[in-house]
Amino acid sequence: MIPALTLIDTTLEYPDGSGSIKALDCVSLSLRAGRIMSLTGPSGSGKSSLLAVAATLVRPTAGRVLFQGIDTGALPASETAALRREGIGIVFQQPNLLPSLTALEQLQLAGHIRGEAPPKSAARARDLLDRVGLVGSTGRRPHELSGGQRQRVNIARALMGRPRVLLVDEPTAALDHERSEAIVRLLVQVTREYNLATLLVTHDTEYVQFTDAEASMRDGRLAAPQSIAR
Ligand SMILES: Nc1ncnc2c1ncn2[C@@H]1O[C@H](COP(=O)(O)OP(=O)(O)OP(=O)(O)O)[C@@H](O)[C@H]1O
Repeated sequence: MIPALTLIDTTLEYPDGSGSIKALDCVSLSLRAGRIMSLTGPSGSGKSSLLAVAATLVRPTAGRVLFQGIDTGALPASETAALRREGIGIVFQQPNLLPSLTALEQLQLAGHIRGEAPPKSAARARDLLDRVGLVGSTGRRPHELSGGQRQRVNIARALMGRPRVLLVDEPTAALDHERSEAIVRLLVQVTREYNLATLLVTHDTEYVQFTDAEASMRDGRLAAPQSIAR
């Protein structure tokens, strides 16, 4: 089976004074459908850079990013953007929800942007909010939700576009232990349910045990991912 997302020898350099800094140094990685991989590493090790390259938001200086076997670097920017919109869901650390919209409307807006007809997107939005455990909170605005609930809306919104790949950046950074564990368990659940290929960047190494494999970064280099026996 072709991996949903593959990075092959990707290097990302940023200018740094008269020289350059390698945020990613020859990183290779495969994400498979139905599996969640955690990515840990100290601050500045390159985790966000890896997410940005995997999301096709940033083109690597060298190396390739394949989405379902398609070399995204060989596509025009407009096609890469379409592929990203349709195939890749991104959950940022800060939910960035619109303050005046209810949980349901946040998702409907995401559906609208993708050109989905309102009745269809409302039904899907309700279903997703149900799946992430927010069935009684669809009419609440962000300030009426807890931090954990806002993060659930954030995850459900990323699923509106039916992505194959889900990239998640530090979703538990602002949450207590109980809510953090619940969010990681939810990510495992949606990975299985929607057959997603999920990459979870986290500082919280204690939640790595819930994922299928663990990769770690240091100085832009990725140690070979290890499967987690459970
Ligand atoms: N836009 C940029 N311009 C220049 N250097 C950058 C840029 N973004 C990241 N870097 C550098 O690239 C390296 C990797 O940074 P990156 O943000 O990917 O690490 P990180 O592991 O995500 O860190 P954190 O956990 O603190 O978010 C660091 O040395 C950082 O200073």
